[in-house]
Amino acid sequence: MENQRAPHGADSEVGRLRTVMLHRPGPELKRLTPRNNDKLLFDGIPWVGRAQDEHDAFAQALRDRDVEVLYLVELLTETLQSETAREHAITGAMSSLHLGDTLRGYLTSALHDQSPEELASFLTAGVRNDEVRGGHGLVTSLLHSDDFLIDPLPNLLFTRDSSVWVRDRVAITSLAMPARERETQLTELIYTEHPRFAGTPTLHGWQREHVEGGDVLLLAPGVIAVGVGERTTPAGAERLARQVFAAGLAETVLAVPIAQERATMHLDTVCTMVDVDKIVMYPNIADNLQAYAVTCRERTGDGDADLVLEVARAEPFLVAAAKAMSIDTLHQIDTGLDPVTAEREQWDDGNNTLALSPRVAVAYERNIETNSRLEEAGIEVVAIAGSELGSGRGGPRCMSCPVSRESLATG
Ligand SMILES: NC(=[NH2+])NCCC[C@H](N)C(=O)O
Repeated sequence: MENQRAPHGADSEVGRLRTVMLHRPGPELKRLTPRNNDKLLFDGIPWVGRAQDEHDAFAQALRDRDVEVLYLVELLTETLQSETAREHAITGAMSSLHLGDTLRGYLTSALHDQSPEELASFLTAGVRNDEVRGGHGLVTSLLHSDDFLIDPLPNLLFTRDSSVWVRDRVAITSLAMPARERETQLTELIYTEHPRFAGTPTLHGWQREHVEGGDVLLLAPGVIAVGVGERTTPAGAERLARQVFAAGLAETVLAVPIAQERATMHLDTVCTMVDVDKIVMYPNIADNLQAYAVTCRERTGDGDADLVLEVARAEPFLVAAAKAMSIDTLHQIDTGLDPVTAEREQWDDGNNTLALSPRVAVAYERNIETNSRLEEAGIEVVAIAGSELGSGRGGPRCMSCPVSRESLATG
């Protein structure tokens, strides 16, 4: 079995997808209320059962195309069989400064008594003040009954953001929004402690400058675009560039400024690759999208801080991308039809496609105009329902972390 597995890693967004990590929506979504949904980064209150059905259909569409589907919570539960992993997971969740020593002491020992399944569930769905049976004192008395002692993680659904593979390494990202910070403690635990990933070299880490996976686009082997906006900071983009250069994983990183607002929170909300030289893109910003090409001029030592970076002047994104990818043209396929339809379909993740191989991409069925544009351009669209899934503002690409894709690199 072990030997038949496709090697982990990815050098593009379109090489044939072999293995993907998803998160099936679970009890953490039941924590959303009209009072906390903004803070928890959801635009509505999803109907959980229907969201699960939609997600199961998404996973099935992938399996039907021979993609191995891994589930984050299953990997986490398996990881938590190990005592070291349990220790790390509990210490991480208990590091919150909201707890106080009385409650922290009680919760720490209560969590140690749980089975791996139960522990995984507390770590993802959280714990509310009125759910604890002990540790009562000043903190439990003064917090509201519905305050969370361990925050729920409804955005685990968007596995693209909490880790990203670059060739044979996995970058543990550093998420910018407080509601998502703890997610990467869990992905880090999986990648460092789960036997399946033993020995995988990692990049970055949750304590470092902010970088979210939704901003990282593997345009071609050796060429990575990094959106810089609401989530990934300029310093995060620089840190990632240094690391991929130091490890010889890329030659060019394109830093792409995007508006710091919810509609364009990640680069993958405005564009995704659907073929080796085709990108579906939001036309309302396409003309203004710029890129700074970053390369490594010199190494003065082995560490990523020892690199001297060269930053080119900003150029139109499509021009800079084609140059770095050594192709004549990166063809743009527009979202929507007219500016208003495009705006509606961009909001509903029309650009957020997940390529299964060159010219085959999963997309939300509701984005009718964008999907017909894709088809006209020769892209086969695997359409999935997303009425409930979409309430977290994420599409097929956000909801998937490719763990293994066939390489596009030649030689
Ligand atoms: N790669 C993406 N576009 N992810 C979408 C993440 C959506 C999530 N609710 C957030 O605000 O963080």
